[in-house]
Amino acid sequence: MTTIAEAIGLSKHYGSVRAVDDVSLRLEEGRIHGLLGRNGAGKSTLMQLLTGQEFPTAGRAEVFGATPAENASVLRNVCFIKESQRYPDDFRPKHVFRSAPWFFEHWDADFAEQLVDEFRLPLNRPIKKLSRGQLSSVGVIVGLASRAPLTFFDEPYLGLDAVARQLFYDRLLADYADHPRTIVLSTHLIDEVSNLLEHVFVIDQGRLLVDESAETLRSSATTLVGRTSVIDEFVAQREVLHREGLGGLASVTVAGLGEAERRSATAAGLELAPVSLQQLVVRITGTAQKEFEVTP
Ligand SMILES: Nc1ncnc2c1ncn2[C@@H]1O[C@H](COP(=O)(O)OP(=O)(O)OP(=O)(O)O)[C@@H](O)[C@H]1O
Repeated sequence: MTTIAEAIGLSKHYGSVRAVDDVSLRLEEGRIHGLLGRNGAGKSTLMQLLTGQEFPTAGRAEVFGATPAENASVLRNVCFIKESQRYPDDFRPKHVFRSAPWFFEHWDADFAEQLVDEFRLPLNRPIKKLSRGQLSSVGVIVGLASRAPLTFFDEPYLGLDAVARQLFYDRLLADYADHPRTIVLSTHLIDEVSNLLEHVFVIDQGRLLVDESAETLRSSATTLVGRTSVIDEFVAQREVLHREGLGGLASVTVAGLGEAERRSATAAGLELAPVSLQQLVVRITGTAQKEFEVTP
């Protein structure tokens, strides 16, 4: 694995707010990373630090082996798509796409044209007149067609309808397969993107809580469904993460379950269901919140 970018003890404080608090992580080449967390967790700030748009309070960011801030040779290989992207007042989408090759040496104009058709984006309409979803699709198209070796998507879907979001996920996955690159995707729609993600970071109150392959994270918990008495017996010695009862039936989520235990659960008549990434993230950040509340 080649590390493309790295946060080393990275912190960004705004007054008393620790937006990013001593975060160390690595972005590996040719991977799709998910950056997940609640509102205000510090995701955007972390991406701004890694793309040189903010200076750290402490620690450092290293991208392609150098400090990203004011470093043209690094930033030429980085594309950062954010929901609140601003464009010059008189710009229309066609101006954005015409100027893109100046910033991105791998820009694929044919791919951009195909995406404009698929997203039904009016090329000649002033940017100021675009709907929220159309504005988001401008960013998504730039992010995809730039084929930057390191691409950040910071909640790029605001206003995009379900069809357009699916189109984004499909094109991202297909183009990534043909042109592998390093991608960081920050989103609240965790279940929608969960199949895209290969590595997951969960951040909460500026701290990095999870740095794990998506597969490991998914297999870290299992939901068991069955008769309450059978469930109770099976989970007696286990850590129960979540429990719901329904008449004589119960559904419990337990941490980790080996192959042999899975077989014995099935033999006991229990049904096994995978836990969604979204459920796990909700649980992880919920637990962190409780720990935070009891810490003096
Ligand atoms: N320029 C700033 N001045 C003061 N506080 C800031 C500034 N930028 C961010 N913050 C604060 O830092 C924290 C992290 O913000 P950030 O935008 O990184 O969160 P986020 O995880 O991207 O949130 P969301 O999912 O809601 O977009 C928040 O508490 C936010 O209010």
